[in-house]
Amino acid sequence: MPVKLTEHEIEDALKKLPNWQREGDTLRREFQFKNFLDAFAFMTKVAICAEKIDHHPNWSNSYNKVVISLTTHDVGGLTPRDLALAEAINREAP
Ligand SMILES: C[C@H](O)[C@H](O)[C@H]1CNC2=NC(N)=NC(=O)C2=N1
Repeated sequence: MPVKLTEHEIEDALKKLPNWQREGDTLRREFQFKNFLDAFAFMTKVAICAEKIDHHPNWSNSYNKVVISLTTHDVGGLTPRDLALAEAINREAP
């Protein structure tokens, strides 16, 4: 079971994830694409990453927009797994 990050660890990690915003026990980032197909292609890549690291996003999609929220359900807070997924998502981002 992953261990929750401390406040200090979260603040430190966010310095390396400037596109992500802290919202309580979540990290949030919005993405905008040219059209729905590009948005969905990105979601497919993120889904494959999520399966590989066995950590999954909460997300919504509306046409060309994708909003991703990360948290660790098993412990009710942010853990290193959320940071790993945020980094993996950034690598897939346009
Ligand atoms: C059994 C399985 O590994 C766990 O339930 C994983 C799967 N993916 C997960 N994803 C997220 N975001 N939080 C979790 O706690 C979580 N748990």
